[in-house]
Amino acid sequence: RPKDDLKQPPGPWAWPIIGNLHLLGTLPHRSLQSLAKSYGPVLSVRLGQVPAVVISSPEAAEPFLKTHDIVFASRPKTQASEILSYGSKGMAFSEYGPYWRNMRKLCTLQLFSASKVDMFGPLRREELGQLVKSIKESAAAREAVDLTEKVELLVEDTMYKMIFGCNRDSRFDLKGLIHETLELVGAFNIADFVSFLAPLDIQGFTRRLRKMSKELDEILETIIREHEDAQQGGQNKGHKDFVDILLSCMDAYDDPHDFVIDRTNIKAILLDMLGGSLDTSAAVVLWAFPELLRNPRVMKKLQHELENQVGTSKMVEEADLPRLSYLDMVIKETMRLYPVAPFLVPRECREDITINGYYIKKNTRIMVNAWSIGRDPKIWSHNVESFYPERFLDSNMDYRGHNFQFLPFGSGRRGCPGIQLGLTTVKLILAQLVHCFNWKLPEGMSPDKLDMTETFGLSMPRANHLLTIPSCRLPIN
Ligand code: HEM
Repeated sequence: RPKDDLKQPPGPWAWPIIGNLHLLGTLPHRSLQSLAKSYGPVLSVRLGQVPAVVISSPEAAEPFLKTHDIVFASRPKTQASEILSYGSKGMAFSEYGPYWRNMRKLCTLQLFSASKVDMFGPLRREELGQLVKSIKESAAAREAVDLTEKVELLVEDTMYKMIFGCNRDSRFDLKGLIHETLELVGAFNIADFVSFLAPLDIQGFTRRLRKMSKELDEILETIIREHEDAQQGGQNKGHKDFVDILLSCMDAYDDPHDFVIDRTNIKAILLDMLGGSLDTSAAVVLWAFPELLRNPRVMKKLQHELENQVGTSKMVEEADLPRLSYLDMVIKETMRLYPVAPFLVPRECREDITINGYYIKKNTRIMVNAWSIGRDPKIWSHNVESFYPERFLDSNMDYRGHNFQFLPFGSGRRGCPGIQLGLTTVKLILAQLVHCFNWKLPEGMSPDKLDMTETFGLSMPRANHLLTIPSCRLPIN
């Protein structure tokens, strides 16, 4: 049969140039959830000239993420990844092939191994200690804390030290730049979908991407140069940060017939690390927190677990985390309702394939609507909108995407390699804040009126800052 006669997944009628782009709105995960209700869990849409399939159920996701994972293990080339990642020279946005495989192997071994995550434990502890100290001062003064600001800065400081080996540099606003980067990488950029409109830069994205890329490149160049100077000067910092590790890989992987890593690769990988670690971990804590304020029962139960398992005479440590099973359920429930990446990171189909009777063309973009799967009453029962961590009690659902109803870190070959680092960071921060302090909302604000709106990008942070008043719980210094 000619390919055009083969059955495509159902979807709305598409306009000639824009296709269905106009249907996405400002919160595409919600718009595409509504469309999937009419057309089904394997939905065809046309984004300008680019065919896309949106997956909205666990049964529909399994063949894409497991059975045929290798066919969908590529990423689409986009203007953002080309401009920001020096022509897709990092890992997160590069196409599937030997280059990505080598890069992923290198990063998994050198940056994400359990021993590397453990190596930076004392650093996380120190940074969190500083935060607790500053919140204690606010508690003594009975003043409200901007928790969004505090948690974002804490994550930035910790990751900054781990990646660059030094204190956050007041010369640069890296957090602001990464925030904007994720917004643009996640945005639907007309230039990616209607190629002849690209030169017009209607949304102004190309201009913003070039400006950001230049600023980020200058920062990374400065930091790498400072590391090279320190190495040449024979300075010994005690332990290696990510830049040192990657610079040493430059010599180790210098085989022209095999896999070479150069300065541009290092910069692109560092950007992946910053993009992967800053907004993601902070967003989970900042979605969990207001849910705890809105659900005092859950807050109390979590504090109770911490009292029982950790006691009141010491702070929570990373070694305590495996025993904190209710904390684990609270984090899972947060990630179900507020997946950090509502569409994961987009995939691209590498060859023509037929799945469950539907023909999917090579280069089709695949978007898994993890947000919609997390809010489907058929999967999670009628109380799907309630924050109810106990739903994970006695379930075998893990974080690695083996169960396709819960995909916080994606799944398969392209699943998140930073999962252990991300989870340790998120659990430690939330546990510490809840263990050390009681929290209430400022005068006149009631928990059920808390603003829970989201913004859309590659990650999905809260739209507004969270202000809360702490009071000390523990009799420790
Ligand atoms: C709570 C924290 C985090 C969450 C929720 C998260 C979530 C995700 C998701 C959903 C994906 C896409 C997976 C897919 O396509 O199947 C991803 C990919 C990725 N993440 Fe994370 N992530 C987190 C933390 C981190 C950290 C700390 C790093 C690095 C320091 C990181 C680095 C990456 C990279 C490099 C990729 C791309 C992998 C590839 O394309 O091969 N992530 N992450």
